[in-house]
Parts: sequence; structure tokens; C-alpha cells
Amino acid sequence: MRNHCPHAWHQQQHSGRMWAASPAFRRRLFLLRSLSPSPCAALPGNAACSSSPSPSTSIRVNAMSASGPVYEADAEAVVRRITPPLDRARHKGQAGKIAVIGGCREYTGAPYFAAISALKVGADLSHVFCTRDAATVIKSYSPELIVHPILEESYSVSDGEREYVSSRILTEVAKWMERFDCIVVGPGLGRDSFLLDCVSNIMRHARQANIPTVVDGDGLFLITNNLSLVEGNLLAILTPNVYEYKRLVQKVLNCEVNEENASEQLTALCQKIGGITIMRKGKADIISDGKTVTQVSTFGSPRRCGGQGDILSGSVAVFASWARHFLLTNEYPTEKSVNPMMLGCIAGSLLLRKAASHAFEKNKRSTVTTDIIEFLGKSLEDICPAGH
Ligand SMILES: NC(=O)C1=CN([C@@H]2O[C@H](COP(=O)(O)OP(=O)(O)OC[C@H]3O[C@@H](n4cnc5c(N)ncnc54)[C@H](OP(=O)(O)O)[C@@H]3O)[C@@H](O)[C@H]2O)[C@@H](O)CC1
Ligand SMILES: Nc1ncnc2c1ncn2[C@@H]1O[C@H](COP(=O)(O)OP(=O)(O)OP(=O)(O)O)[C@@H](O)[C@H]1O
Ligand SMILES: [Mg+2]
Repeated sequence: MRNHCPHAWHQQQHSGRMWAASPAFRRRLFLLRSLSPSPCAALPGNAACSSSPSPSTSIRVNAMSASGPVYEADAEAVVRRITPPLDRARHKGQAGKIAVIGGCREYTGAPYFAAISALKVGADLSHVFCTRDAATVIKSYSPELIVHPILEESYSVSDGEREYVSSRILTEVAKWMERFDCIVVGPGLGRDSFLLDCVSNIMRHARQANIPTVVDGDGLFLITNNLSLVEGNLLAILTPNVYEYKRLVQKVLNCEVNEENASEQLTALCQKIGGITIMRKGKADIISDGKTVTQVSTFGSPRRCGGQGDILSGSVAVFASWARHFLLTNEYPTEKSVNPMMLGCIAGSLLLRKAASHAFEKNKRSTVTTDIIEFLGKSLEDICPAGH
């Protein structure tokens, strides 16, 4: 099991490849150092963006011991702070490389939504590792995605071939793993037992390589039945919906979901799984890492069309990578105590909600996931203009 030190994410290996310390970035660090208001309220507004930093734009994170209402995160300030400036000196890949592990015979939409959302938020490259059946379909949705048809379901592999196929799959993914800034495991993965065994190996490999991992959809089904895959991994984020959360609570805490003490229960769940970060999706997205708890409840849309969670997982992957890089390269001690996985969740949640709101305004009842993806760019631009 991993180091449980609260600052362990800063002790992880870091290649420094994603975000070079450009002059603009150094300038921003200087401003950040001089403006950071208080130990528990890190990350004021982004100096690279339009609004001016002030103590009121700090992230508010409720202390674990406190009961009562959960504080609303200042999610706009988080987005401004962690979104990297568009620096002309940077090359392809430095704004992030994301991989989605998912896509099978039944589901091709979910991995597409997650992977394209990562690109629309601002990652440079987005990969999908899926089954052969799903690959051509996903490629045909978008030429932007790099699609690897390498996963196999039980029906396509005989008993005698399994060991060989499993190790071939791991070798294929491992070739790429070190290049990724974050992986998303689960959108449209399905629940085939052989496929899930192979994905377990991929998750173990990602963990060894210190690659942040967002677990969603069928990835949550997998880890709920095999908690050791994420236990104590400070670079893991779970994004359960209402059913997925219920299953997790039943399995880990051996009780039912308690709405009266929602934040305490979420905190306990995170602690029980070794301090991982969990974003419980719902009317408000409640986010905890077992030490702090916060929420994002900006109104999005009354439409509950399938696929919004997939947009969220792809977006969280990008923001978590950006936040991790931002904090790793930031020497201000106050900010080192902030968990970048929490910041990634806060930023992803806000962006999805803003995009859903724009899409609903335009499309009303006919709003679907593709309409929401269309507004990711505008939503980020409204908060953090790209400049010229
Ligand atoms: N356009 C697309 O491609 C989209 C694809 N999507 C993808 O769909 C996948 C499942 O995600 P979801 O959100 O439907 O699962 P969830 O809410 O836990 O379950 C609801 C109910 O269904 C059942 N059940 C689910 N999966 C099952 C399975 N494989 N086999 C059998 N039962 C299954 C489940 O039953 P239970 O597990 O409780 O017994 C519960 O009652 C996931 O990969 C997601 O990414 C979505 O992202 C939307 C857009
Ligand atoms: N009742 C609600 N009111 C407002 N927003 C909600 C509500 N439920 C979910 N959301 C928003 O929708 C996003 C996706 O959550 P949802 O519960 O639909 O995920 P999901 O079921 O995993 O989605 P998917 O269909 O992609 O699998 C959440 O981030 C949240 O912002
Ligand atoms: Mg989902």
C-alpha cells in the first residue's frame, strides 16, 4: 500500500513534461505567492485571467470534524487558478495527454464523450483503449481521437488463450502509460469478467507509474468488488452516480446511504478506502478526500440525459492533471497542502454544469450530451479567457 502522508502527491515522481516553467507561469506563481490569503483558503483568482484575485475568491473547504452544511467551493476561482495559460512557447502534449479505458460492444458513446470532452476542455491528445468491436465505431465519431482496439471480451478469447491475451493487452497499454497525465477507467467498459481482469492489471500498472486515475461507470463496478485496486491511492478519483454510490457505501461501510449526514458519510467512505478522492454526483456534487469536504451546486440543467457523467470524467481528468502540475511546480507551502484531485473535481463539476446550462437554454427538452459538449469551450472561456 502507498504512503499515506497528506502531501504524498507532491512526493510522486513528476516528469515535468506537461507544463514547462514559462515566464508567464513564473509571473503567475509570484502573484500567487504574494496574494495567497490564509492557510486553509488557498488558491485565489488566477492572475492570468480577467478577474482580480481577492480573499473572497479562495477555495472554501470544510474541516472534516465540522458538522452542518457543506461549504460551496469557489469553483470559478479554482478553474481560473489551475487552467494553464496558452503559451506560444509550448509544444503539443504539454497541456495534457489523457487516456480513456472503455468502450465495448454495447457502449461506444460513453468513452467517446469522455475522450472528446478532455480535448474540448483543453488537453492536447486524447486516447481511447477499447475492444475491437467498439474501435471502428468510436473512430468514426471523431478523427480527433487516437483509438486503440486492444481490449478483448470473453466471447472472443478461448480459455487456453487467456493468459497470453491478457499479458499482450497489458504490454500494449504499458507502452503508452508513462506518457499519460491522467487515465479515465470505466466509461462504457461493460462488465465482462475477462475484460475487467485485464483492466485490473492496467489499473495496477497505472498506479505503479503514478498516473492519476479517474474511475467512473463500470470501473466503479470493478473496484467496488476489488477495493485493493484503489485503496490508499492518493491519485485516484471515484465519480459515482446515485446507484454507484449506493453500491460503494453498502460494500465499504456496510450500511445504507444516509442523506442526513451526507458529508460525514462521504468523508468516512474516503477514509475507509485510504484517503482517495470521491465526488458523489447529484443535485450538488459533493467532493471529499477524507480530510476535507466541499460541494459544487451551481445550477446546470434539469435534463438528465445519459452521458453527462462521461463528460464530467473526461473534464475532471484534464483539470486534475492541470491542478497537479500547478501545485507540483508551486513552491508556496500553503498551496502544497491542497489536494489537486479535489481541485480537479471542483473544476470539472463547475464546467459541466455551466455547459449544461447553456445547452439547455438553447435546446430545452431536446438537450442531449453532444449539445452540452458543444458548450464546454464557451463555458471555460467565460471564466478564463484564452486571450490572443
Ligand atoms: N451513450 C452511452 O454509451 C452511455 C453509456 N453509459 C455507460 O453505461 C454503463 C452503465 O452505466 P449506468 O450509468 O447505466 O449504470 P448504473 O447507473 O450503475 O446502472 C443502472 C442500472 O443498470 C444496471 N446495469 C448497468 N450496467 C450494467 C451491465 N453492464 N450489466 C448489467 N446491468 C447493468 C444496474 O444494475 P445493478 O448493477 O445495480 O445490478 C442498474 O440497475 C457504463 O459503462 C456507462 O459508462 C452511460 O455513461 C450513459 C451513456
Ligand atoms: N438531480 C440533479 N440536479 C442537477 N444536476 C445533477 C443532478 N444529478 C446529476 N447532476 C449533474 O449531472 C452530472 C452527471 O451526473 P449523473 O448522476 O447523471 O452521472 P451518471 O449517471 O454517471 O451519468 P452517465 O449517464 O454519463 O453515466 C453531475 O456532475 C451533476 O452535475
Ligand atoms: Mg456514469
